[in-house]
Amino acid sequence: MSELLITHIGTLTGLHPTGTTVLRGLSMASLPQMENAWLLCRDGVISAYGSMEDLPGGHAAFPVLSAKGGFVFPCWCDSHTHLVFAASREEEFVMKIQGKSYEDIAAAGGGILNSAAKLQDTSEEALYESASARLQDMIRQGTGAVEIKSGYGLTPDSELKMLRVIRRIKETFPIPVKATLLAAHAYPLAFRNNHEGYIRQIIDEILPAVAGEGLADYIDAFCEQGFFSVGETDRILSAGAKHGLRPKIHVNQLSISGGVQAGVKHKALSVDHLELTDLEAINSLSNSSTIATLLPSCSLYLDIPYANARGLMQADVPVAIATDYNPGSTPSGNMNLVVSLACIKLKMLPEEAINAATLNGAAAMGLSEELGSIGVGKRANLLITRPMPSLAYLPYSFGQSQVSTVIINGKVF
Ligand SMILES: N=CN[C@@H](CCC(=O)O)C(=O)O
Ligand SMILES: [Zn+2]
Repeated sequence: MSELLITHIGTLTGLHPTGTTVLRGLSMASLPQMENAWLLCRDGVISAYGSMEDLPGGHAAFPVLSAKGGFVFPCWCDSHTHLVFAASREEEFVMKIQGKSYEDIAAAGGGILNSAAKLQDTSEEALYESASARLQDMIRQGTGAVEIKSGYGLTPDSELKMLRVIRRIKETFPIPVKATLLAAHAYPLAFRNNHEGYIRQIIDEILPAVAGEGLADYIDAFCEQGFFSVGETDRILSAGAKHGLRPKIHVNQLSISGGVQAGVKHKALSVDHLELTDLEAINSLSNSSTIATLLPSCSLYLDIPYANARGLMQADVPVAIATDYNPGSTPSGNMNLVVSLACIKLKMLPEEAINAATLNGAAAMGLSEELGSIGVGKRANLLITRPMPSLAYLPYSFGQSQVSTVIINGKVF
């Protein structure tokens, strides 16, 4: 039996009532806390917690870690990343500084196709090594569950290669990992003038092979002008459903398309980006169980609009936030920065941003029964901060990490 008793917790945060698996709209402002607390981890889960004034007798028998007055949060749940990639793209960073837009760079053969060309020639081993290093960094920054997409393969072999790397990450890392098939990320050069051919390849070859090996949990498409139309996205999501894959899709990043409504029609677990948040999209989400996943560090890096988080929350939509870690639009996997940006740029309250990054992030990966809040029986993936004067200090101190210790499955990571 493995045990760890965390004592002297200044504030234990995220004590949502048992059975709370997602927070909608304005209820996201509620983040129940307990001052001056202890918490016991046993065999990887939270087995008890309480006030330091009532620390049970016999506690000296457990290995003890003092939180030294810091806050304890459930780990960040990062529900949207592309962290398997072959090479960085800082040359595009410089092009952006010189005035080129994301679309200009993509049209010039950069962007996703650039990453796909590099990934073709990179071995599974090398991809695993570089993605592992990124994920190690993310966990040290407080991330305790992650979703990872394919989408830099764009051929049957390379999409499968990426998903096998993600499977190996699932098998070797101690945190929950979800895999998403994003073959519909861009039209590969070979199909530049034959979109129908690539859609058929996704539906007839890639999807059955991926499903046959059980390599994906979800299906995604980049529903965007110049990428996949709403009609094409609709076909891909229908085909995914035949293989039991629920959608999590990229929509309304660069243009308004009606893709959110298509996602809702297909009962998407989440629709992600929404930098352009139109009223029709908000209305369709407010009557659905689909989560709106917002990616403010993508807006920061590309210098594009920020999603209308307040409008979504006022319409009772559940909002999650995630990094979108990828080499082109968001070369950062730091959820602490995302939480700060959610406050600074999405105008979310600290409580709303933290719920969006924990319980609702877990929900956007189908993991909120085991992660995203503090409760007996939940997985003991926790982060401990330095002593902070208040909860708001965490997002306020942007660009600096307050995370002092990360606990994964009840053990110090
Ligand atoms: N928008 C589409 N996909 C990624 C960017 C991919 C890339 O530029 O490599 C995103 O979520 O931002
Ligand atoms: Zn993305």
